[in-house]
Amino acid sequence: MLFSKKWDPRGKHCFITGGSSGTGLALGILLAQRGAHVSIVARDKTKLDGALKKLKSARQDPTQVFKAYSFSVDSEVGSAAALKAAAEPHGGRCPDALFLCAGASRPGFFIEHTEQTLQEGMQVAYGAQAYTALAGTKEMVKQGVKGKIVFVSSVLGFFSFIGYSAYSPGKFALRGLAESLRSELLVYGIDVHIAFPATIFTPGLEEENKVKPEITLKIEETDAGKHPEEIAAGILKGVEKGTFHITTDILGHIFRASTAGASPRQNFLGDILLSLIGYIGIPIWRKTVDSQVIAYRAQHAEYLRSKGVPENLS
Ligand SMILES: NC(=O)C1=CN([C@@H]2O[C@H](COP(=O)(O)OP(=O)(O)OC[C@H]3O[C@@H](n4cnc5c(N)ncnc54)[C@H](OP(=O)(O)O)[C@@H]3O)[C@@H](O)[C@H]2O)C=CC1
Ligand SMILES: CCCCCCCCCCCCCCCC(=O)[C@@H](N)CO
Repeated sequence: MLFSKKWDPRGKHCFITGGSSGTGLALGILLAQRGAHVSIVARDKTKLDGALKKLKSARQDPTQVFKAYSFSVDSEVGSAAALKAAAEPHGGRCPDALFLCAGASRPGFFIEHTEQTLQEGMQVAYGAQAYTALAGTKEMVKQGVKGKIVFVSSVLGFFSFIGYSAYSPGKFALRGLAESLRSELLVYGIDVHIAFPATIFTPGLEEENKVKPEITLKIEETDAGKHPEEIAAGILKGVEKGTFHITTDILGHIFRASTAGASPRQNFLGDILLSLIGYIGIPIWRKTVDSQVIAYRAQHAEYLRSKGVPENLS
């Protein structure tokens, strides 16, 4: 490990779902600056066009290929079609690295969810990355490409709290998938990584904040947040070094070390220190949050009355 060579994106084909906005776009620009060929995938064509211009202005070398594709990746069929389209300008060869950034969060209270909105939450948090990993792995194995698969979970894939019942389960599920694949894809020499960022200032965050319960926003106040460029740099650094659980801020580092389970650790002594901080700090934090939630009961009762809930629950 000590002398192993770092992964270098130069000349590699990087395929980024959710590459038209936020973290995915920042990763695309960074990879373009690092000399990679970049294919971005998302649904909205206008946003894709704008993003493609940004990739092109980050060009380092005239041979770099930048492309944008409109597909929904929340099915295996959609993901396979996106991968096939992206492979075409590269002689049909599947991408070397899949950065799975597609995802979204619609926070809200559990009793206001329906079976359908819970399924949609799973689909966008888990399905939109799992099915691309599935289609991508099949293609890599078929073609004998020893590629990389990078999932983007969230610190909410390590822990959760009020408001995230439709989102956290999918982000936890990604952790389970990544852990299973890290082991299984060793058979093919395919590397698996998963990132757990905390708050990122992106268009997606602005959207979710429009429907985020006040109490959820209040609990999140302790997290200062980061810009997508910083998160993208953290993710790429982790991928270059071969890190499995990539965390990009102190909150992530603490929860990573505290919940490592069977996943590979990074820095033996550093992780012991981080676990110790978590062992003491996390229960204190949780008690504070529990008190906040209990203190919020009266306001919540008022909120429910104003909405005609629980009488009018669908
Ligand atoms: N922002 C935050 O605070 C945090 C975000 N995350 C995670 O990071 C990832 C990126 O989020 P963020 O940086 O905020 O980016 P944005 O929310 O700004 O962008 C999301 C991107 O995903 C695309 N996308 C969503 N659904 C699909 C789909 N079904 N098929 C194809 N593309 C899709 C969107 O394009 P379009 O809608 O046009 O398809 C867009 O390009 C997400 O997985 C998110 O859950 C994790 C922690 C914190
Ligand atoms: C010693 C232990 C201290 C613990 C402090 C905990 C602070 C809580 C901050 C909550 C951050 C939530 C980020 C959500 C990111 C996300 O995924 C959403 N934006 C959805 O996209």
